[in-house]
Amino acid sequence: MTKKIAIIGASGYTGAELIRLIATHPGMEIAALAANSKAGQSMDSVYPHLRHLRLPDLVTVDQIDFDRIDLAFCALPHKTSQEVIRDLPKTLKIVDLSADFRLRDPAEYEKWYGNAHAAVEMQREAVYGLTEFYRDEIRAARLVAGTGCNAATGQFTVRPLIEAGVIDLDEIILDMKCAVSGAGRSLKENLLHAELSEGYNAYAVGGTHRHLGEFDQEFSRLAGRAVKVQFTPHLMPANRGILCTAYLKGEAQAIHAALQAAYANEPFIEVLPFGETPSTHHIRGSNFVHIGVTGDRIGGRAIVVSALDNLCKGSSGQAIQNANLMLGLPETEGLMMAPLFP
Ligand SMILES: NC(=O)C1=CN([C@@H]2O[C@H](COP(=O)(O)OP(=O)(O)OC[C@H]3O[C@@H](n4cnc5c(N)ncnc54)[C@H](OP(=O)(O)O)[C@@H]3O)[C@@H](O)[C@H]2O)C=CC1
Ligand SMILES: CC(=O)N[C@@H](CCC(=O)OP(=O)(O)O)C(=O)O
Repeated sequence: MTKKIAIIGASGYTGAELIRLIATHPGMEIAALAANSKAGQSMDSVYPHLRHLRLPDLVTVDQIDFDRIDLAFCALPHKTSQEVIRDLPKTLKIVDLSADFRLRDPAEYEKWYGNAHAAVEMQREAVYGLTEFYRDEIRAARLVAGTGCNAATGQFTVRPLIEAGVIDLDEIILDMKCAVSGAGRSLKENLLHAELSEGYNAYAVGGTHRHLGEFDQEFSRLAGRAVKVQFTPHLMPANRGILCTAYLKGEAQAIHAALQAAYANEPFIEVLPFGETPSTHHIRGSNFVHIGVTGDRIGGRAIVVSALDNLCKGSSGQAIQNANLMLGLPETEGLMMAPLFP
């Protein structure tokens, strides 16, 4: 029996990516699609590229019969998500793609997002959705919080190195490049073609990006002491992809060995041969992460570059990987497609 899936926020970019992935997933079937301003419209009119799937029309959340649903993906903006999830049936399995349930401490949430949380109990119940590091908890969870796409990329790069003790915890620099679809489908001036193409800029400079809340929480937990990284995101004039260049203090060969050991049995994570560097071209449209390590002319320093697709492994692919575990399906089901190239 295939599992019946609802997608709340189906008219957004991550919603469309969930539909694309579920379309060829043998264990899942789309039962309901919800939106806000586009409720009442056909999916063909919102996303003509999905026409052949004969999808149900978009409805409002309250029109969904959740008794028929095995799992709901919630792909709504921050803050809206907690208000919607709070009112869903308490037995429903949910994978939330927003930031609302990522931070365990309500005070940390308020510090980074500027408002008091509307569902603190559920915030405590939620499991952090970085699959490779929270597999057992995710399998048993009812509510899983998908990670930020920058936060996922940075963690795939650094977590095994903290665990192996091969880097200086006070000298971690994450230089992140995030594609424009990371900002969602809503209209914003800085995302207009004329203001985005042929240019390149940093944003949230000076340690102000809210994904630092995730880095602080996860790295400090892992290290058993406060770890603060330097992290600056850049708006990359491309549709999909994240590239993280990490500047680290440690022996490059030891760093490479630690990453190889940590990810040896991970189906989605490829550690490249020493000295090779990844490209967003090589993971586009896939659930794979590529990680490459090189040394530096300054001894005792290393550069680790990682790439993933923000709409796939950075959000919707990760969400399906987690849902597979929550539903008792094989973890990689529906996710082994090769990247799109060129
Ligand atoms: N884009 C990315 O790479 C990543 C995104 N995320 C997170 O995933 C979530 C979805 O992102 P994304 O798909 O890019 O966002 P989009 O802006 O593309 O889509 C947002 C969706 O939420 C719906 N929506 C907006 N306001 C409301 C409301 N008040 N009530 C109900 N529904 C509402 C929209 O419906 P309608 O169109 O009808 O208005 C639309 O379906 C966000 O929290 C985002 O931060 C996480 C990781 C990566
Ligand atoms: C280009 C761009 O704006 N990127 C987004 C990344 C979005 C993401 O990772 O998701 P969440 O919004 O769910 O945290 C940003 O930096 O905020």
